[in-house]
Amino acid sequence: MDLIKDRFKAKADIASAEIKELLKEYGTRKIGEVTLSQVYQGMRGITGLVTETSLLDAQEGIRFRGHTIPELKEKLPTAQNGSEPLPEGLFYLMLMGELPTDEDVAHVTAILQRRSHVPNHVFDAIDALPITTHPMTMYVVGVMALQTESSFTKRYAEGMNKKDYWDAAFDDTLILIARLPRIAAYIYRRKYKNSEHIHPNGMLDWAGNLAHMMGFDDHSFRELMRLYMTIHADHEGGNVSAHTTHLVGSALSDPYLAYAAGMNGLAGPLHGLANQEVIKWIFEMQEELGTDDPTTEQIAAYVQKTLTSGKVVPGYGHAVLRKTDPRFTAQMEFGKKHMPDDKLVNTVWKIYETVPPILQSLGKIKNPWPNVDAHSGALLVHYGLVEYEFYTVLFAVSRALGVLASLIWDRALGFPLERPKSVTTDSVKMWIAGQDEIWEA
Ligand SMILES: CC(=O)SCCNC(=O)CCNC(=O)[C@H](O)C(C)(C)COP(=O)(O)OP(=O)(O)OC[C@H]1O[C@@H](n2cnc3c(N)ncnc32)[C@H](O)[C@@H]1OP(=O)(O)O
Ligand SMILES: O=C([O-])CC(=O)C(=O)O
Repeated sequence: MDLIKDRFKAKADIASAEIKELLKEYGTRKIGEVTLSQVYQGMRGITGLVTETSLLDAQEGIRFRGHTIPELKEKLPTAQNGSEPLPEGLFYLMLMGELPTDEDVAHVTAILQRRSHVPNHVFDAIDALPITTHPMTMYVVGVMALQTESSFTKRYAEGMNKKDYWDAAFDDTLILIARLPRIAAYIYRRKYKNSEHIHPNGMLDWAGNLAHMMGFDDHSFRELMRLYMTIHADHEGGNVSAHTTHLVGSALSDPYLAYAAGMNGLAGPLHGLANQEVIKWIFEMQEELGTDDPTTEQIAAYVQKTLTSGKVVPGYGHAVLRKTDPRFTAQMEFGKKHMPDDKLVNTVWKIYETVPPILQSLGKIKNPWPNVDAHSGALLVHYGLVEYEFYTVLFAVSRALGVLASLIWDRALGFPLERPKSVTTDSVKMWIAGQDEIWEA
């Protein structure tokens, strides 16, 4: 671990000095204007955060340290007999800013293996919840129970120097990421498999082990988990889960507290929970139509019905993206390779043909194209993972890689408490009337 930590520290020192210079020279340069509408409409289009791990292009989709998803599929190391990228490699890339070698990835896998033991009180906390509890609630409770292990919190209480915040955040992050697959798999087996738990396999990679502990030892399911954990990991800094983790971390809440907060945001249906909503919506459509192979005409009618009842079409639209999500495309490619004749997967593709023109015709939706959540559930169902309430937990395990790599950078770069200004509508009225001093307070 010291090897990767030392390398990180050297990079962070350089980045820190660069930012200081940058701000000295250009700190007063304006980067945009904010309209009143933006303030009322979820701050869309306002640049207000620095997140080093990835950057979203509205047309091209996500780039992790400059690399697109198709590039990652070519450049990141894979498992020995596999072809999908290993998420440990993406974590290394996001953290260090450079592509890992096979050796670097093996090193990260070994670090995570060594730290993967979950203390019993975490399982006890999960077991104390009724079995009907949503898996995301169980997951966040598990993460919160694990917070007892935070070295950031312990060291802060002992008077840790500011200069060491990054070091404690680094230690917490590696332990947390190492243990999340076990917590997720425990929840899955508790809720859906009669608490028949499966021990980790010390020979497997991080995502392969998650698949194994959940009870899926099929080679191509492990490959799916590697791809899934890679593509869901990060989506720059403004999305609800990343922003929340960053915000809560800015109060020097430790990585456990900050990540748990972020995952409560991921559990919302307009964000990560959309993956469960998509498959639920398709199952309900199949039931109503009495077929598991609906025509595009039948799908179009069902979409209209969804819109007429004042609901969103889950898996479609995006706050920033304006084209088909490359994470959707990566999953479509996986489907074409591994299950081209699967009826549900084919239905997802038919929905892709049908929905965008309908949403476009409404005239108000800025992006009629599918996002990542439109596809993921159908691939999981193919392998027998039909319990869709669990899907967002998988998303959460993956998202830890991005939001926690970012949190280490936040502490290494000494980012301050986040605290934007808010206003009341009365104060807006006063500002319109020309009495705007109140905003300069
Ligand atoms: C991992 C992720 O988080 S990806 C996103 C996952 N979420 C979903 O798939 C849920 C469905 N999609 C949506 O609700 C939205 O597209 C969001 C939340 C993702 C983005 O929201 P916004 O940035 O506000 O989108 P946009 O500016 O295009 O919205 C304009 C209008 O179109 C509506 N709209 C947007 N997407 C959809 C949709 N899929 N179905 C129906 N209506 C939609 C909005 O609700 C809004 O309606 P309103 O003016 O009556 O309030
Ligand atoms: O970027 C967003 O707002 C939502 C999203 O797709 C993600 O977080 O993966």
